[in-house]
Amino acid sequence: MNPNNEKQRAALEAVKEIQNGMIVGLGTGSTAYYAIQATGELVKQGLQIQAVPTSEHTREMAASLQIPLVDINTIDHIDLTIDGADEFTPKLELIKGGGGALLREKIVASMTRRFIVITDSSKKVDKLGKFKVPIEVIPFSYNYVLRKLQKLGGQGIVRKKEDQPYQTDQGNYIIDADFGLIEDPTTLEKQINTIVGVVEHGLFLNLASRVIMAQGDDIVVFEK
Ligand SMILES: O=C[C@H](O)[C@H](O)[C@H](O)COP(=O)(O)O
Repeated sequence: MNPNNEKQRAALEAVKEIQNGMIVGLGTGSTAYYAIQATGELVKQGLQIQAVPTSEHTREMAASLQIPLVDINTIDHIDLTIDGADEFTPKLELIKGGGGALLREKIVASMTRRFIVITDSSKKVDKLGKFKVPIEVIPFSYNYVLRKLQKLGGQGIVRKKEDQPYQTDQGNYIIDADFGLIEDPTTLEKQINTIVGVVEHGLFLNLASRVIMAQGDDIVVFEK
């Protein structure tokens, strides 16, 4: 099956969990796109929610669909978030940030009671690491971070867009770091967190409540 069909099927399954009155986190990327679209349809049909976007791109899409938005600084939790991932394991470990939205995504996921990840079947792995770990860094000192990552065994490169460093919604850079297959994501996460100049990274551990993966005509659910 076409991966886009799988993305849409996973998204349609996930939006069934949205209920009236919820504060809903809206993810970013080509899979989250289908969930935002379906949420917009539900709102059109009368569903009452408030939404928190995880990127400027998602904010624009949600606004164009008349999904009511709420300022994240005026709420103390998010009921449900639906977002994609670049990789996931059956233990619900994720790599995110391929689209550069990892910082706001991780903040939203951290405030969320039920974080649902939606994917096509190409995203499932036994161990994380085939997809390079996106790391958001302060532009001032990216070379220092690159050297520190190298000491941890990670070969990093600054992500580029049209020959210039790609800039996140916060104006930061992204380093895509290749650690090979990651045997111990928890230790790696701690090590990356100690590097000064790292704002956030795309290892999402202990955040997802459920992964909904579409595989052909089937829906496969992974839960803790
Ligand atoms: O920064 C982007 C996000 O983490 C996306 O959720 C992730 O990259 C997956 O994107 P897609 O659904 O387009 O594969």
